Amino acid sequence: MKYRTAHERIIFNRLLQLYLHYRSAMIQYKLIYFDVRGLGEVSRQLFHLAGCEFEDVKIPRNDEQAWLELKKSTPFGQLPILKILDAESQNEIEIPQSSAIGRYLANQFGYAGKTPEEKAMVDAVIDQFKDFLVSQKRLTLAVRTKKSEEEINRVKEDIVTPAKDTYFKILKKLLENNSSGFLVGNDITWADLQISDNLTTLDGLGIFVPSEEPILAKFHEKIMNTPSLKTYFEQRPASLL
Ligand SMILES: N[C@@H](CCC(=O)N[C@@H](CS)C(=O)NCC(=O)O)C(=O)O
Repeated sequence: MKYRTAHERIIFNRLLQLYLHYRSAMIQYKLIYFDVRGLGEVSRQLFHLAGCEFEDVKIPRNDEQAWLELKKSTPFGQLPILKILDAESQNEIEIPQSSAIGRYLANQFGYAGKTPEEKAMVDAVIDQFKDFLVSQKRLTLAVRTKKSEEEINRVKEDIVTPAKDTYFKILKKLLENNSSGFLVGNDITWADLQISDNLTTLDGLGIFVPSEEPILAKFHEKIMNTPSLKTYFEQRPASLL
């Protein structure tokens, strides 16, 4: 777009901002997940980080009937899902899969990385987290189904500890090579939110011991002290997973 005068450019940009503001006010978001942090938490944090209103629908984990009823109408049969309603056109779309939702919101709000290369690295960190999650799930299942302490320790030693060592090594290398204190680039991204949230979970499960991992502990502390998220973190209900 070419402008004849600086004035024209200013007016155009003001009108564009006004239009974008109007459009975003017309969009209503509803995030549906269970009443735990789990795979819905990063999306919740992205809304808070961006200061964007959303409806945070939490299905009680122990209300199996409510979930089975809802399950039938979900796009892929699982949660989380994000509903996006354009109040003007009444057009509604539903996005399934936690990473697709997180990536969409991060792109919408500017937390996906600044360049295509940063975005690719942010995605790589998310993929690495997902790889680790496969091992972590074996442990959370053992904890949730109240397996014996012996069985839980066996899962930790045989599956989670080797996976954790690789995962933590990768994360520490990224942090050591980036003076910003973030995992990628010089601003917070949804990869920082995802990893920090996972460290909270691993702390609760006794897998991440902050005093033994100073680099990760410093990173976790930094994200937990993000000004626009601090109040949210302080007020949200406690949940192990
Ligand atoms: N790959 C999916 C996994 C979703 C998933 O496992 N959701 C679980 C809760 S964490 C669920 O809906 N469980 C209930 C069910 O499968 O009926 C994602 O990342 O969103």
